[in-house]
Amino acid sequence: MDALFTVPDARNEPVRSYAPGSPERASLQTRLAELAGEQIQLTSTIGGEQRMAGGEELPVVQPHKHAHVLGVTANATTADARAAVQAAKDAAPMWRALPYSERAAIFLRAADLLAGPWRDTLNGATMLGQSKTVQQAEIDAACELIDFLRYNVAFGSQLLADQPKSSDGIWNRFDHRPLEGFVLAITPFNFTAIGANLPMAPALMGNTVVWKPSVTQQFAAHFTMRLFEAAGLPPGVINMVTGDGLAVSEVALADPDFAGLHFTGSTPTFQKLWTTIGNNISNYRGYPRIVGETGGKDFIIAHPSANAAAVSTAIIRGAFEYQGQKCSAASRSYLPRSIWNAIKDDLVATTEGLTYGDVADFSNFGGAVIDRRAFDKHAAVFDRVRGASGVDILAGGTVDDSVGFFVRPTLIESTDPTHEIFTTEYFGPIMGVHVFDDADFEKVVKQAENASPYALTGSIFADDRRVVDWAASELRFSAGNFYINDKPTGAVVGQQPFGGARASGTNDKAGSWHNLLRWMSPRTIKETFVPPTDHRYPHMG
Ligand SMILES: NC(=O)c1ccc[n+]([C@@H]2O[C@H](COP(=O)([O-])OP(=O)(O)OC[C@H]3O[C@@H](n4cnc5c(N)ncnc54)[C@H](O)[C@@H]3O)[C@@H](O)[C@H]2O)c1
Ligand SMILES: N[C@@H](CCC=O)C(=O)O
Repeated sequence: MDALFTVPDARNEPVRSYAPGSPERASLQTRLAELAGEQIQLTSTIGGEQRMAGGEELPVVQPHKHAHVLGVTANATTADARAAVQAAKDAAPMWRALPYSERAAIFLRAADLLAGPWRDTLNGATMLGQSKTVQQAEIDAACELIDFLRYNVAFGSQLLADQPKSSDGIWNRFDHRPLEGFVLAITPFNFTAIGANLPMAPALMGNTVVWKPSVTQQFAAHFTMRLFEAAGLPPGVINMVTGDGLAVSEVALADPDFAGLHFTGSTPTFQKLWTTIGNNISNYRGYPRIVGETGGKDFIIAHPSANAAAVSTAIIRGAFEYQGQKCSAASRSYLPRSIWNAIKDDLVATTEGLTYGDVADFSNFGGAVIDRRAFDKHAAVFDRVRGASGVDILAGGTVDDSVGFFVRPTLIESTDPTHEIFTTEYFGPIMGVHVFDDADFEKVVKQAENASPYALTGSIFADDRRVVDWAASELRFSAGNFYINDKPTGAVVGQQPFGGARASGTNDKAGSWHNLLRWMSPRTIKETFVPPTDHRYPHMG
């Protein structure tokens, strides 16, 4: 076909309520029972072929019911990793030759399949495998992923339309090439949408990919791969390898054709991978693109002019939804004494009343933390801070792993704003609270500005407009996503492009054109219609 196609306008997928008696609730409950009722093999997919990786077998369990094994996966060996890299290289000429409109059609089709017949499967797998409530699964595995698919297609199309100027007698063009080589996508446990977006964004722009999901997200990742196949993704374009990733990074980052890393996860892992890439730099054909979105220590700061009830609700939702396991989750709050006096009793009581349990019971507010490692880390935090001077556990502070990896939503107050509860990312339902005299607002904002190494998300609550203006300016580099009178979580694709700087990442804004740009390597073409035939210039006489 020969035409300049326009792609459909992107729109955000409406969030379904799953209210009692709704048809979507009944349908999801049926699928949840089916998914929980079978144990499946969580294979790698290399060159379109599903096969168990050759390394150690790993059970994938329900975090809120850890005796329940959903499936078994395995660590990829170096042989598996080499096969995945080779499959990506083999598929590259076919994939990059396919017009953008054809590649886009596959991902638009995936969006519509997910909005329709695949919705229950991805939502259900995310609930069971990652311990998300129905609300948290719906905004992630259905809506955010559908939005990534549709908005990336629209943004990619805008980028391709960008062409240079041409003066008389010549025609200048951009050939928006993919990178020369393959992209390695390494994804975290906490968002099914991020798991899918990281391989999909480079693939849309014509790259082929090796994708290494997190073991604890492998259940939903397995179905994501099936969704891409159902939408018509050719074999070898995205090659999913399972397990801890050690062999994958060892092989892929040493390969001369390694062209880019698309990573989301913790800061230490990203820094380790970046160091390996640096050490290998002279072995590569080109300079690999490195995109990484990493940790956070996200803040809520209130001014005495703030609406106290709004601050309290933002703390509950921002810190305790999905058990605090969003990179954007609020984990430190700075509250003037006047606001604190107004909200303290209710905030503590509400926190104590939040129900964490089996996510298949739709009445629960939350589930469990992701695994034993996270559970032990949180238990150790409580052991460390309990009884420390100037530190008070106001709510929660307890754990229970008898059935699932449960950590109670916790409020910890400290008089010392340099205490580890204000600087360290725990990635769980723990909120540090620092209460200050109303008159010290500016001093506290200046301290909070760089109290932690991260700069991902943060909120200011104030009704005084001069304060909003001052704080937004003072905190300009403390958060890549900054909120005024709202919680710092829940960024929506196309509306609040997401990412942070400092130790929080390269700030390439997932789901926006900024990110897609990193997976392109434009070639400039100049064509002269009537080339000169005499080398002499007029000044030569
Ligand atoms: N900024 C963002 O947009 C964003 C979004 C989601 C999560 N996060 C961050 O992610 C972290 C939580 O996710 P996590 O616990 O899955 O992170 P993690 O760093 O433990 O793991 C991330 C991925 O890296 C893999 N990995 C680890 N070491 C590896 C190695 N040597 N070689 C290859 N792969 C390796 C893991 O298996 C996993 O797939 C938090 O720090 C959170 O803030 C950030
Ligand atoms: N869209 C998400 C980003 C999550 C990162 O883990 C949010 O803003 O809550």
